[in-house]
Order: sequence, then C-alpha cells, then structure tokens
Amino acid sequence: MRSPKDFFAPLAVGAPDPVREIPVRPSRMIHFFDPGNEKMTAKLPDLASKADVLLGNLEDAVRADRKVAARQGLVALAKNTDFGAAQLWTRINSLDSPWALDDLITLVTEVGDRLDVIMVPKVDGAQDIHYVDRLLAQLEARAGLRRPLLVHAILETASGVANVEEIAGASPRMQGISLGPADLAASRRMKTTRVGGGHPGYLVRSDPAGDDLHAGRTTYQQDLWHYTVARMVDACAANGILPYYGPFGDIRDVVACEDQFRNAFLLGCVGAWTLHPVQIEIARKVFSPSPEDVAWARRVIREMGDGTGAVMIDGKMQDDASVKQCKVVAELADALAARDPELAKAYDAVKETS
Ligand SMILES: CC(=O)SCCNC(=O)CCNC(=O)[C@H](O)C(C)(C)COP(=O)(O)OP(=O)(O)OC[C@H]1O[C@@H](n2cnc3c(N)ncnc32)[C@H](O)[C@@H]1OP(=O)(O)O
Ligand SMILES: O=CC(=O)O
Ligand SMILES: [Mg+2]
Repeated sequence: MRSPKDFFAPLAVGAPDPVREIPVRPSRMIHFFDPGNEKMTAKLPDLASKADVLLGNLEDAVRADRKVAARQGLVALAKNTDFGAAQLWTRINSLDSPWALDDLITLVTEVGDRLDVIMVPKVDGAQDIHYVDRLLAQLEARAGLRRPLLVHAILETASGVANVEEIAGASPRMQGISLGPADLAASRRMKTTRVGGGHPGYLVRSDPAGDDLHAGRTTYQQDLWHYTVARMVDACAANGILPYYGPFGDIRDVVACEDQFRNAFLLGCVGAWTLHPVQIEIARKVFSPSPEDVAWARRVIREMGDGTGAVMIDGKMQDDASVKQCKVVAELADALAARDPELAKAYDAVKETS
C-alpha cells in the first residue's frame, strides 16, 4: 500500500499529476465495438451522438488472429474520428495474455491524448492495478501526456470480488468498476451458460398450502447478481469511483435487459455495457432518472428548506436522509440534462409535483 502522503504523486518522473476527483461525465452506456470490424466502425459517427461512451474492445469477442488488427484499427479511429461529446475508452487484453503489454504501449504512445479510460479485464487484486498504474505513468511521461489516463477494472474473478475494496482504492486513476457476469460465473464455477441476466432455476418458492407439495405454490426468480452488484457499489462509493453493470448477452430479450439494467440503476450503478446498438436506448432510458422522479426530488428539496427537520409531503415523512436521496436524483438529472437536450426538455416539461 502506498503511503497516504504519496498517493497523489505521479509514479514516474514527467508523468501528469493524478486526478483528485473522478470527472463526472455521463456514462450511462459503455458501447462496445470491435475496432477491426468495418461494419461496426462505419456506425460510429452515428453512435457517437447516441452513446455516452464508445469503447474499442480488444479483449474477449475479438478473435486471436484479429487482435493486432483491432489494436491498429483503434489507433486509426482515435486519430481520424470526431467522437463529439462521446468519450473514447478501450478494453485491453488481460494482463496475462500475449497482447496486453503491446496494447498499453501502442495505445498510450500513439493515441493516449484521445483516450479517456482504459478498462482492465480479469483484475484479481490491487497488484494488477498497481502494475498498470506504474506502467501508464512511464508511458505517459515518455509520450509527454498532460492528462492522466483513468483505469476501470472489470470484476469478473472470484479473487477480484474477494478483493474488491482494495481494487477500488488501489490508485487515484481508478475511475470505476464493472460487473463481468460471464467470466465471473466461470471463475466461481457457477452452473450457468449465459452472459449476464437471470436464470429460471434460481428461485424461491412459497410454502405448501396443504399436503400436496405441488399445488398452488408460486415461484419467484431471484437475481443471481444482487450480492456482487451491491458489494461492488459499496466498494466504489466508499472510494469515490463509479459502479457499472456489465453485459447482457441476450440481445433479442430487450425486456429482461431493461430489468437487469434497472436493478443495477436502483442499487447505485451509473451505467451498463451495450453490446448491440439496440441496447443503447435501453440504457439511456434506464440510467436517466424519470421526469416524474426528478420532479418529486426537486419538490422534496424545495419543501425541506435547509434540509433539516421533518415534513409530511403527500402523506410521506421526509427528513434529512430522504432529502439526501432526492439530491442524488436531482443532481444526476442536472448533469445528464447538460449533455442531453431531449432529456433536459423532458425534465422541464414535468412540473414539480405540487
Ligand atoms: C462477456 C463480454 O466480454 S461482453 C463484451 C464483448 N462482446 C462484444 O463486444 C460483442 C459486441 N457485439 C457484437 O459482436 C455483435 O453485436 C453481435 C455478434 C452480438 C451481433 O452482431 P450481428 O449478428 O451482426 O447483429 P445484427 O445483424 O443485429 O447487427 C446489425 C448491424 O449492427 C452492427 N452492429 C452490431 N453490433 C454492433 C456494435 N456493438 N457496434 C456497432 N455496430 C454493431 C452490425 O455490424 C450490423 O451492421 P450491418 O447492418 O451494416 O450489417
Ligand atoms: O467481460 C465481461 C464478462 O461478463 O465476462
Ligand atoms: Mg469477461
């Protein structure tokens, strides 16, 4: 562990100063694309106006014989594409792979000034972040970068979950953490075969009404990811970084995708990955508070005055704790509206619930 006094010191001579606070920019959807796939990259100019984050993926889902093409494709795109207000992130290959070192060296050296965040897969513990942290500092110094690259960890190994608090606080570069349910399921030896989402076999059943154990018993499917998402959210909030739900692989099932995203939103996540353009609008809808919730939050804040004491609004008690929740919603709405004019209009259109 670095001394608290040294925590914000650059890790290489000439590297930029680490940030003290993670910049708050909308990141409701981290949209994955393969930078070596021309059909996908042709859609980027359009997707840049729809997605908060575009992520050039170099890891899983890119064939081994296309890794170098994907890396080179990302360099070319970063140099030649106007991404507008969308952030450009990348997911490098895992640190034990033959590609990770060249991913970092090439990307930081050639387009480090165009990238915002580097997503690191299969992070097992703080040691993985420390390795990336020092290497990035050396590469940034050599490339003469003035702004430090931020790091995002994927929580997708059993060790990573066991060490999530240390990972979240391992470096001032830590921007956030995403749940990676597919690799995590494999690492935990769960008996699922899906990329995120629920499973019909993971359920609870109501008690039997009589002797017939089969009659009239309702079952309720449970959320496989509740424990991990909640733990990740706490680790992130405690360290001032941002939590995200990861992939939902059943592209056709837009209904369950929305449910999974909403569970994550309600538990504290700020966004999710989108694997296909159809998921972008789902994430936008879910990770933007509804106009009704924003109107209610603004009303509670207004009626609570200095934010202390207790008042009754529409039969519900409000006090310091509920006004704090309302501030989370109202501040998120303001931040999103600044980037999303349609949303700003929707928030303005709904009058505060009187
Ligand atoms: C567990 C994990 O690690 S998850 C993260 C890694 N996985 C990924 O990144 C997957 C990214 N997504 C994909 O590879 C694709 O969306 C797939 C394979 C799931 C589906 O692709 P397709 O079968 O081509 O889907 P579909 O036919 O509906 O695509 C429609 C169009 O959208 C394009 N498209 C599909 N996905 C994307 C995307 N993520 N970004 C941009 N364009 C896309 C297709 O190229 C196609 O273009 P076309 O109309 O010019 O032919
Ligand atoms: O990388 C994501 C995952 O779910 O695995
Ligand atoms: Mg994975």
